[in-house]
Amino acid sequence: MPPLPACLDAPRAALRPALLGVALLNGAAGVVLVALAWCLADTLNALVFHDTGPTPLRLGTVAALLLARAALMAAAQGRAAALGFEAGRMVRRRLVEGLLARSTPVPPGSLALVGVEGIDAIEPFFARYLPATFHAVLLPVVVLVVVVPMDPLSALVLAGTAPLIPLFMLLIGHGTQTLNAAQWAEMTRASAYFLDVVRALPLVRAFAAVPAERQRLATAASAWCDGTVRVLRLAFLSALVLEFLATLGVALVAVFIGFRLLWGQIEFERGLFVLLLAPEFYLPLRSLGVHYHARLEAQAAAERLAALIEDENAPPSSAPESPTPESPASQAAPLRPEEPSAPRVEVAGVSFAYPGHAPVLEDCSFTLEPGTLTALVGASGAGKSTLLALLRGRLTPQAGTIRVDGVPPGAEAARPAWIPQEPHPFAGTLAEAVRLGAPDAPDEAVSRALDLAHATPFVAERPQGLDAPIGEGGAGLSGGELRRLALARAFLMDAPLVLLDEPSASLDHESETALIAALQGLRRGRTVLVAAHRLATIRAADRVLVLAGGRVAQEGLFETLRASDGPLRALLGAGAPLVGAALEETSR
Ligand SMILES: Nc1ncnc2c1ncn2[C@@H]1O[C@H](COP(=O)(O)OP(=O)(O)OP(=O)(O)O)[C@@H](O)[C@H]1O
Repeated sequence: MPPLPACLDAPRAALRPALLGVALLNGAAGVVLVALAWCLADTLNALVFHDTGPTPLRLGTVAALLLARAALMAAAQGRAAALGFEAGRMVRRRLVEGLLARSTPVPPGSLALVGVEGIDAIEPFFARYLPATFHAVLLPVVVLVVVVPMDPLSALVLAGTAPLIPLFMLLIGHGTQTLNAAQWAEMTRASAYFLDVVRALPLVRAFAAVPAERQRLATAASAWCDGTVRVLRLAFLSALVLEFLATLGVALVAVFIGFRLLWGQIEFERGLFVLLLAPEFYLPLRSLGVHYHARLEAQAAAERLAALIEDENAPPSSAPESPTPESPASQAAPLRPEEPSAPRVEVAGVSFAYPGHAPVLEDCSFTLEPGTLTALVGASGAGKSTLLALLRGRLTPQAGTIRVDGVPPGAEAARPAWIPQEPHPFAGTLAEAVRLGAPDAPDEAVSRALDLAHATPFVAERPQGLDAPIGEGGAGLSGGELRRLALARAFLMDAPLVLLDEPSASLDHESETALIAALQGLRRGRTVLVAAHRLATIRAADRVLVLAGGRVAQEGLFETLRASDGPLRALLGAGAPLVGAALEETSR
């Protein structure tokens, strides 16, 4: 039997006195049971052979013993339930302490699973399994001590068959444990993935990936269902085996007693007494077998819990990013066999106000030329994100028109690829993260997209390559790697218009260089608009649009705009809205 994780040691030690209390109550109930069996055997013996019948004293004693046993059992069960509740409370507190002491964040999906289902699985271990272990030793010993002097042959049958039950329990439990561990792993994966999908619903919609994600969720759910059925099948099978062994033991005792009664080798009263005790002898062993599953469940849950508490689950640190020179592949043939013609985007007289608020955009007009990379610049709150949402068709202007090659932005033909500032990969594999907008893309296309996005080096570092797992919320990938994965998505998706919200925000210089090189590759056959906060991104653009006062206040080449006295210069001077801009300007 594998040892329990150390995180259960403290509650087990603290709750030992309470466990002993439950064991004593169960032991007392066992002694009452023996007395009850004797009284019943005596009463029946008197009724059948002595005509004395059930006297009020005998009936009163049986009733009193029945009541005493019921009261003791109820008290033991009540205390055991309280014990489970207390253990759950202690484990919950230990989890919170462990989480507060951790140096790395915990994936919320795993936390939700362990904090709720995991602790729910640990409570029955204390409330049912541990009391059952005491009971399974105490009651059979009490019964044997009484039966040995009464009927040694029956005692031999009981003692000979009893070990078979724990033996089979362990054999079956061994298989169940592997299944249980696999089931927990499946549940953790499925819940992490589900949480990621819920958090990234806007992204899923933007990439038209709803049917594909629905399919993946359905597959994850059915894998989990299949696993549950496998565990249940084994649990029912083990219950059947234990029932069979216990019934066989009782039947053997009954057969031996029956023949000896016939041959006059045992008195009726003694035989009946032993026969009444025989099922009770096996009962605690059977219930130990049933609750053994509670132990296996608790074992699997506690292992997950220990991983969260002990910081073992920290996402692997990503290798430092190295600048990726323009790789030959990124200059090779285009990703799509038929390069689509990049669209012209025309925004004419657009006004937009959030309900109950002052207008964000007023009579805003500009054109994005096909195949260009345009930087959208503006102070914080100028309306860059609002404009991107209008171009994605997520918001509708109150006045004016937006056309992508003549098509309104909500239409399927104009659906852009969108890369938010915090690209959100789902728990899964690298390939799955890239395939969000193109679920059927072959591996070669995924590799090419990663190459174009300058993501090949960090994929190659992982032994599983494209099948390398991504943890929940992108755990295991750095910010720069996540953004390059998001760019690879855009390369793979057949969207001729790409909208980005500052892709290089909070990246170090090397990651930024690699990302900008990838960004420039993106405009081939596409029109790209990037809401830019960093000077490096603005410099990489063909054209700059400066948003101020609800409209495009300035547009043109970066160097020209910077040289002229206008809003861009004011922004560069202010520094704050353009991260790093002021610093770079002053150092010149
Ligand atoms: N859902 C909303 N409801 C009401 N007002 C909003 C909403 N979203 C944004 N705004 C307001 O609209 C204005 C433009 O916001 P927007 O996010 O488009 O600016 P931004 O240029 O992208 O800013 P930042 O660079 O800080 O992200 C701001 O004044 C903002 O407070």
